[in-house]
Amino acid sequence: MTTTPVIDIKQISKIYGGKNANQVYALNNITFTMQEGEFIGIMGASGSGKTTLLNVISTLDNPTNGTISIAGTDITRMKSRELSDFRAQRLGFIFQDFNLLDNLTVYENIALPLSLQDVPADFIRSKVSQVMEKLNITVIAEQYPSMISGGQRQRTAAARAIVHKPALLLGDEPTGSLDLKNAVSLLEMMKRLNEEDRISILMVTHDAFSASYCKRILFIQDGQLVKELYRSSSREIFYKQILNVLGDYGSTAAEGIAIETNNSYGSER
Ligand SMILES: Nc1ncnc2c1ncn2[C@@H]1O[C@H](COP(=O)(O)OP(=O)(O)OP(=O)(O)O)[C@@H](O)[C@H]1O
Repeated sequence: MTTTPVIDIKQISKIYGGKNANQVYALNNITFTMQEGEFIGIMGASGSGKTTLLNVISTLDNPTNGTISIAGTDITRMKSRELSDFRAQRLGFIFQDFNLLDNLTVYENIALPLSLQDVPADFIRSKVSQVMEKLNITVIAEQYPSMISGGQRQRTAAARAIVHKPALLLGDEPTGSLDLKNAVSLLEMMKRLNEEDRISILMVTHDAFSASYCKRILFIQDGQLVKELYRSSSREIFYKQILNVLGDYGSTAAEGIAIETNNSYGSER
């Protein structure tokens, strides 16, 4: 029995600049599939196309050529109203800078994706309570984002991203604003969501330590997929393999990672 992939991308390109201007191939003929329950990292140097790839998958931007299906729906054929409904109902996002609404409490922030849909209040209460318990933030339910720590803010953002049970959770440098302790806690939580709840996760990261929590890494260079790496043993070994690939491709990401190696990121847990 074959199951529908969560992401099915065929030959997508994204070209910036008009016919006569200098054209930039931000994405150049990318094809890949992601199966349900995968945890994939996208890595590459600055300017390699990571954000562009995430933007076209998350329906925020259109590819110039090619098709993208998310959970069986071809999003390249959708109109903008359909796309915003699709985004709200089927996708969850965790950003580097949390993107919480300051004038809403933790509870209200998490409830937002369900409040925007036509969902009964009782259902919202029960779903928000469940997810707050899972992410260990029930005690801060009535606090505002300015009153809680960075780690708690990111857990609140993660709760908001999964409360509506999205088909796909997308992360854009989700650990980028966190210290090591909070980064580990978020990554462990994402691992649990992936392994226990089978949430499919795709995250962009420049950080080999964060990437080592994934099951597969796609490396992108000049808009093309140049390498993929599957995790086959411990996280520590996977971390070293990721560093080697980054070194091979002379990525600026590898320069950043060298600092992390000195900080013994790789030996954490
Ligand atoms: N709106 C735009 N107009 C023209 N060129 C763009 C635009 N957005 C991105 N680009 C170009 O497309 C390429 C890929 O950019 P992108 O932001 O996807 O890279 P990235 O890997 O996410 O980089 P970073 O890690 O620095 O965020 C770069 O050459 C960039 O300059």
